Amino acid sequence: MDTAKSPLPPHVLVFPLPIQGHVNSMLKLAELLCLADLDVSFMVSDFSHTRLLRHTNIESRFSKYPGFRFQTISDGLPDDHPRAGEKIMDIMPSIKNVTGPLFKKMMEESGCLVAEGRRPVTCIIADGVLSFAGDLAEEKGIPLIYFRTVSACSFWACYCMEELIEADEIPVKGNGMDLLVTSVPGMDGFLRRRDLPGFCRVNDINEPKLQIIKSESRQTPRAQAAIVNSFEDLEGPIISHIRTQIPRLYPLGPLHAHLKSRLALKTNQPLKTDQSSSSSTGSFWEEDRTCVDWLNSQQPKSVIYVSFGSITVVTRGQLLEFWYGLVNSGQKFLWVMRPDSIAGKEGESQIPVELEEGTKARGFMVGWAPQEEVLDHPAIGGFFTHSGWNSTLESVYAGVPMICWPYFADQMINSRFVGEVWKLGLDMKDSCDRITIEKMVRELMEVRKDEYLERAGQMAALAKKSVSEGGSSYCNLDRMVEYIRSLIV
Ligand SMILES: O=c1ccn([C@@H]2O[C@H](COP(=O)(O)OP(=O)(O)O[C@H]3O[C@H](CO)[C@@H](O)[C@H](O)[C@H]3O)[C@@H](O)[C@H]2O)c(=O)[nH]1
Ligand SMILES: C[C@H]1CC[C@@H]2C(C(=O)O)=CO[C@@H](O)[C@@H]21
Repeated sequence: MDTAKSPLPPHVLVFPLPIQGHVNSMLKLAELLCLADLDVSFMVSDFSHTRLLRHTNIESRFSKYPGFRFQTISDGLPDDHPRAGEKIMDIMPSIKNVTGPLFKKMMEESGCLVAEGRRPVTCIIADGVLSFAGDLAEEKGIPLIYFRTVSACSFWACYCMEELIEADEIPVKGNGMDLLVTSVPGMDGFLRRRDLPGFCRVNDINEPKLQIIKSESRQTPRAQAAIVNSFEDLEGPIISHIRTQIPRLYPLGPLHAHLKSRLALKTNQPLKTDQSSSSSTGSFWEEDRTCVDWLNSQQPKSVIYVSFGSITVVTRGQLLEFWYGLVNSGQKFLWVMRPDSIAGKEGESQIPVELEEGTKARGFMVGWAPQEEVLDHPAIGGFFTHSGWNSTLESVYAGVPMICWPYFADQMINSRFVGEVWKLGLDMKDSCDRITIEKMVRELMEVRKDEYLERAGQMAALAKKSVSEGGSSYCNLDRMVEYIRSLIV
């Protein structure tokens, strides 16, 4: 190639923590960078890559971007590791101790991924919990942008863990869970100890999960810039607090919608919310589309969608509480039950007949759903969610009110914001009994349905505006691409 006539574009290495919730949003970002004509290398674990190849159209989707390449690396865990439930935190030491050195070797041996017609990496966009990528970037003098895939509010609370410890507000102990937290600027008055990210629920401040998240969060400002998958109208006040520590902060979300918006503009098509617009899935499981046929036969806003993401594992006792609560609510429900989501499934006893009958009459179950499409479906009137950040944003964008049952990590604080700050639903944290579930489902789907739908519709409109031409996330992406281009001149 004649580089004098046609200079090579910047080459961005995108490196997520290789689990579903992080790969999803970072793949959307990678595609947005491809649309801006940048070269992109996407680093993913062998394990996740195999899942993506098996269950998605990822290869054909990215074949239209000649500048896109996958790079694979070990996540250091054995293939049969569950990568779910409590065990998910094993990935943190493993990725640091195994993947970190492999990554360094790969970068050194490949001349930072240089190839014909491709520059060596000119910018690294690494997951905000991969400090070893920051070490490598510093050592090689490569500009670094961190992307923390959780909410801005969760990142900010994690950033403030040192202050929380100094003020004795963590470790969060059994009693005192309802005391208000005072050491996270911007959250006083509504954030209780029980709402802090789940990593704070330890007995001893030396527990590894707290220490890892604290140090990973606090090192973020060493990057030249940072990204959050959020938008000004949703988390503006918290974003302003983060900017006091990280001035070059780009809120680009909701990224799934941002990608749809840019693809529609590029092809001059109206923004669609059907299957064709959600074809850019990054699912690690096979999507069961029979649920869409079932939804097609339901009344508008009559179905509550139930899904707890890719990591949550429930006990059989909890499963039965959810099931009774849903059936007893009398509402229609579509429930995602991941094959690996029930603890101790072996030797399971019979399903009570009233649950089987109630499900046959009003329910539908799948192992994994095309979630973006489901949430956008006219039959969906509510979302019973674990409050993972992607699910929360997908629900916000679709204008669907939520019942939140947070399981761990950022979900604890996301659910508080949903219930208390944005008033987009009900927070059910720390309880799991059939009576509460039935009551909350009725509240969301019947008693206060109009009120919640109205608020959710207002926030959805703001989300759409943010990713449309001239919107805040749209402009932030243009600025960030310009910044990445400026790094090579
Ligand atoms: O049947 C399903 C269920 C889920 N999804 C998708 O899977 C993703 C799940 O992501 P998320 O809602 O964020 O939940 P987790 O998989 O639990 O994500 C992890 O990563 C997130 C981003 O960092 C964190 O917010 C969560 O707490 C953490 O558990 C979403 O995009 C969903 O659309 C499907 O496509 N089909
Ligand atoms: C497995 C968890 C470790 C850190 C990640 C996270 C975060 O705050 O970045 C939240 O929950 C999970 O997604 C990840």
